[in-house]
Formats: sequence, structure tokens, C-alpha cells
Amino acid sequence: MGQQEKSGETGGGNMEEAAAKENGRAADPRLQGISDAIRVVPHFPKPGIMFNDITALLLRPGVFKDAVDMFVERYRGMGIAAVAGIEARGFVFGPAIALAIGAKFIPLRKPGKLPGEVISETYVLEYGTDCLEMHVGATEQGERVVVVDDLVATGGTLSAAIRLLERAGADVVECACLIGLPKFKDFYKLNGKPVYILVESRK
Ligand SMILES: O=P(O)(O)OC[C@H]1O[C@H](OP(=O)(O)OP(=O)(O)O)[C@H](O)[C@@H]1O
Ligand SMILES: Nc1ncnc2[nH]cnc12
Repeated sequence: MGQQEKSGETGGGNMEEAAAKENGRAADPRLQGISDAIRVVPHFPKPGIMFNDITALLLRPGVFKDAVDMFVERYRGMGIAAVAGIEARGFVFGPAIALAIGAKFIPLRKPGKLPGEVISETYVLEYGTDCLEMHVGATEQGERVVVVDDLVATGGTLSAAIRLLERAGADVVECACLIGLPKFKDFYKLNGKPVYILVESRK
């Protein structure tokens, strides 16, 4: 399995495929199907944004399963105690991965959604700011955690998730995303943590 650290060194196309080529391995045949199943919608939610829509992939159970399986194969047997999913699209993949590897699932939510005591991290988006919250006590000192989301663009969201988990004492092993946006790949800010990406955005 290829692992992209921060910017990665791929020249476009599929991230796993590029990593496989670098290491003289054959790319996993499931990756093309995953890439093809992601719908790219121009100018959503605003002009100039090429939106990567994972809902198209979710309508194809075989491809959805392939994506989950690839993460499960990577993290099974690694002593992962928790999968932390980022609202909203990290909630689609995170619980399935957590159940399959026998880990707990920790929801990292947008502000004001969790009823108990929370810790918060604010982060900068392309335009404006946002915030993630986690219940106090969701993770314990030294627990090995993987953070899951659908897509990394600037890395701001994943960085906030890492800070939140580390403040609670967790050992963040890796971040895992289906999609990476090449436009931002030199600018990932992931607090020194690796990000594992299956496919690069097609446009
Ligand atoms: O790498 P970044 O630049 O931080 O962007 C990536 C984040 O953007 C999207 O979520 P969004 O904030 O649109 O929220 P949503 O899932 O609730 O729609 C995506 O699901 C990631 O969480
Ligand atoms: N291009 C994009 N597609 C889907 N989600 C995103 N979040 C940030 N940029 C995105």
C-alpha cells in the first residue's frame, strides 16, 4: 500500500497507483473503479469549485465496499483503538471501518451538536473559519487513532482533528481520505502526521 506523506510526490492521476509505480508494485485494480465512481460537479457550491461528490460512489455498493475494504486492510491488526470521523462525510466511511477493525468510533462534530462536555478546535477554510468538537472522555491517553474523512483539500480540517485528538492524549497514527485535491497538495498542514489517500481528484 502506498502512503502519501503531506504533499506526496505524485504527478497526477491516482495516488495509490503513483505510489505503486514508485515502489515497483502493481496498482490495486479497485482504485480505478473508486476514482470513476466519484462524480465531479463543476461550480458547486460556488463558482470555480470542482466539487467531488462521493454520494455517486455510495449508490454503487460494490465500489463503496471496495473503498471501505481498502482502509480496513490497511488498518486491521495495527492496534488501532479508535477511528475518528469528521462530520459530515467522515461519518459515511468511519463507522464501517471502525466496526471491521474492532475499534470504537469517535464523531468529531461541527459546533453545538454534541450534548456533553466538549473540547473545540477552530480552523481556517479557504474562505472563513469553522470548528470541530469532541466529547471529553471519547479517547484515552495513548490510544492509537486513525482520522477518517472523504477528502483533503487544504488539510485545515484534518489538522484541527489532529490537534483535538492530541490535546486529549491520543496517538494519531494516520489520516485516511478517499480523495486528495492536487491543487493543494503542496500546502497540506497535517501537523507532521501522514495522510493516506486512495485517489486524486480527476479535475
Ligand atoms: O482540507 P480542507 O480544506 O479542510 O477541506 C476538506 C473538508 O471539506 C469538506 O467538508 P466541509 O467543510 O465542506 O463540510 P461538510 O462535510 O459538512 O459538507 C470535506 O468533507 C472535508 O471535511
Ligand atoms: N472540491 C471539493 N469537493 C468536495 N468537498 C470539498 N471540500 C473542500 N473542497 C472540496
